[in-house]
Amino acid sequence: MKTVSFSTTLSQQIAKGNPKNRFPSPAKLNLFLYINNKRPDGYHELQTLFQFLDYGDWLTIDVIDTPEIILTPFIPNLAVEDNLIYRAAKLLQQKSGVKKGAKIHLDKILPMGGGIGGGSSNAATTLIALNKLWQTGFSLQALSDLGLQLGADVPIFVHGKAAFAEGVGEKMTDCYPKEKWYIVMKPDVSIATAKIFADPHLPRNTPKRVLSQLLTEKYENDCEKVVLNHYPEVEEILLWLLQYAPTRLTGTGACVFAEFDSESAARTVFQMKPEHFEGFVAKGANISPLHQLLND
Ligand SMILES: C[C@@](CO)(OP(=O)(O)O)[C@H](O)COP(=O)(O)OP(=O)(O)OC[C@H]1O[C@@H](n2ccc(N)nc2=O)[C@H](O)[C@@H]1O
Ligand SMILES: Nc1ncnc2c1ncn2[C@@H]1O[C@H](COP(=O)(O)OP(=O)(O)O)[C@@H](O)[C@H]1O
Repeated sequence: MKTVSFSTTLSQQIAKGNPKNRFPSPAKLNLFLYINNKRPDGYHELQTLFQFLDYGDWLTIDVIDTPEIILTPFIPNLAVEDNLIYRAAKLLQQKSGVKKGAKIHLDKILPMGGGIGGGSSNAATTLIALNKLWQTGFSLQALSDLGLQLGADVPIFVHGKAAFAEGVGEKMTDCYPKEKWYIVMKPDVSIATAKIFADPHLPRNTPKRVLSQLLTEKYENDCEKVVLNHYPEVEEILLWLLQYAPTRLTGTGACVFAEFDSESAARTVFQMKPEHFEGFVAKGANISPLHQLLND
């Protein structure tokens, strides 16, 4: 992953003037994540607090009169048919019966398999943008239901507001955590969500608590111990950041984030990082930059 300078925050780019066919696709953090149960279908029930970051990818979309979905650039080791952007576009095409297609260009900034939801966010941005450009008229709830077929985290990005999520992530309650500044670091490993959920040592029975209680207790992530046991690269970065600020894993990793009350405090620590640590500084956002853009 490239370390990107702060002029690339989504809101700064939008403020500079944004073409009508260019849509942001922000990252998310799981500010806490608890696993309450394993369902008979193998999925795990969670309680998690999602917040967006003012940082992410961009999708540029041109509608075409033929039904193809043409996606560029090619991402190594990811077949176009498996790309969540392609799958989201095809799903909306199929459910709406629209005869048009699209050329979609992805400017990928977010690391993949990092627990910051890049793929899910790309899928949600595709659904929302094409629903607008194709004039297919689906409600946000209908797009969220479609999104859930693509991945458990797509609905939060369609929803576009920071939220406490339960179930596999589809039951959402709006929430307004402090919009802190974060250092997000991506260890040089990619972690498959399915692998962490399959680990026999994963805690799976954290008692469910009401949101008011969770917000007052120390925020934790039930996946963290298992991830640290498997990936010393994650532990190295987490321990370094913990010297300066509260730091946790997001999602099932591999990214970790440290929280700060100001941009300058975050940047001061970021500047001291060892050369081989990769990451970025970004502000939390309780409204997704995509929704900020579309509602302006
Ligand atoms: C747990 C979270 C928290 O944000 O992790 P991250 O992916 O962000 O790290 C997500 O909800 C993940 O969502 P997503 O990455 O879309 O997962 P999916 O593709 O739906 O699931 C991948 C696999 O992980 C397992 N899985 C996923 C979610 C869940 N609540 N229980 C599970 O057991 C299942 O084996 C599933 O086949
Ligand atoms: N457009 C996309 N961007 C990123 N990953 C994608 C995309 N489409 C499919 N994927 C697949 O989804 C996996 C998870 O991606 P991502 O959402 O970025 O990570 P995470 O779920 O850990 O936050 C990737 O490893 C990749 O195989």
